[in-house]
Amino acid sequence: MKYVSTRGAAPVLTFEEAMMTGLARDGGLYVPEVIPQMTADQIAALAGKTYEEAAFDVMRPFVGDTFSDEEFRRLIDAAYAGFGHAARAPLKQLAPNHFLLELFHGPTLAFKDFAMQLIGQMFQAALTRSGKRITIVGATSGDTGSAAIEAFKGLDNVDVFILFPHGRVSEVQRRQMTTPAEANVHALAVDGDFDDCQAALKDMFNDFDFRDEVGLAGVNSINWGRVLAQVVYYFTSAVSLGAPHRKVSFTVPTGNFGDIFAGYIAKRMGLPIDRLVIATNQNDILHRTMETGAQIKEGVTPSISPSMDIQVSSNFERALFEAYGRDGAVVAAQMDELKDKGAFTISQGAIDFLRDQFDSGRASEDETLAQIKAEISRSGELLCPHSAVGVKVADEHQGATPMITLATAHPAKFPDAVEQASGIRPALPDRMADLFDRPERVTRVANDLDALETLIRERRAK
Ligand SMILES: Cc1ncc(COP(=O)(O)O)c(C=O)c1O
Ligand SMILES: N[C@@H](CCOP(=O)(O)O)C(=O)O
Repeated sequence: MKYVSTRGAAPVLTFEEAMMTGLARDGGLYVPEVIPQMTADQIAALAGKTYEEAAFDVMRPFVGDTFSDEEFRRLIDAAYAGFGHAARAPLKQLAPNHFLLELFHGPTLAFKDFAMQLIGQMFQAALTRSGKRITIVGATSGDTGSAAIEAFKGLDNVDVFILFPHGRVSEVQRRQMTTPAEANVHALAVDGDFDDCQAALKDMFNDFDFRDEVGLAGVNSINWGRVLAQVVYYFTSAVSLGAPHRKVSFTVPTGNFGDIFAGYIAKRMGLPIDRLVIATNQNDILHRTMETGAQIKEGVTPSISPSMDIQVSSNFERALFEAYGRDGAVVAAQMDELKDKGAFTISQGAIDFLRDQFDSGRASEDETLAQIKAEISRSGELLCPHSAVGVKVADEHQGATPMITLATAHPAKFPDAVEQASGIRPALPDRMADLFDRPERVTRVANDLDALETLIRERRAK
């Protein structure tokens, strides 16, 4: 299995190389050269398997010879052993034909744990073999950061630097990132928004001297391994509702487009998905793009679903690559336009392709609050604001096909918004009960590439 860049001008890599490389050297994102297929019989055979067994079957064709079957099974088992639910990703029913896929039973209470726990295992295996030391830099709007810290804290061949937008994550999210005591964890509060953090990260990857000097590695969804691990729960949830004999649809609260792109991959692999619905909050650039065919960047407005406060949606590039028939030069030109002018127009053929694959909708702040409240009466479920955005948009797209909405975070990560909406203040699990008593360790930094690179050079262990 080989991986190619969405901008068409970087070396073709193996799974292990793509995973350890992060951003391609031409600025693009790695994708599989060929998307493996699963037959209807192979999909049907997932029924009754554990999450771990299904994960092995779905992901195995993507990893090539990076891991033996035995090693890959062991890494998957270790990744999900710490989850707080036997099913890992349980389904609940909200309404007769509408289901909620709970993705928040991992150690940091958000869907990021599904991929990050596995990446942590895969990185450790690869680093043990190579004897290398790396510097992971991650950009977060709140959830990727704590998931990465949880997966890599305390490892002696890794430093983890997390850039988060100062004052724009929930207090629980911030404390999850600033309270770990391990010396290899560095939380950096950047004076800017998430887009600034992600742009700085990509600039670091494009600064080859810095990249090579510190052994830069990425665990954002820039990394193909992140997207791959998220493909699995589309299969397990669809099969539990009758796939491949019955089609299902998914609605996905979306920001950086990684999670819904995983759904697109599942569909391309052969899973009978009817509709994939993009759900955005008031930072609705993706919904506007789907409606108008032009992607026009505006400022980010802070919302009660802060993890989706994103305007430059990294993985949309992977979707564009598909929409343009895998023409890397066209994708590179459009991404340059976005960077230089803050906007680009998608060709008619490409937007037709995207509209064929994806529907979209948005939820305002008031609609999100109202959905949290209404859901308690309808099904008794307490939703986090991101999941509420998803459920609201899903209800608007409900057809005859069963709809699965991804519940991407635990409500206790956003207690203020949930309490404002419902009057209920969700409690953190017991193992995190002292989160507000733990001392914080964080460095405030300017949104300045030189300053960030200098700090990382100085702080990382040599
Ligand atoms: C809770 C939550 N929901 C939804 C999203 C959006 O996911 P994606 O960026 O993969 O579109 C994020 C951030 O990624 C998140 O943390
Ligand atoms: N919402 C994310 C933003 C980063 O997304 P990623 O999937 O590319 O890591 C977050 O919570 O940090």
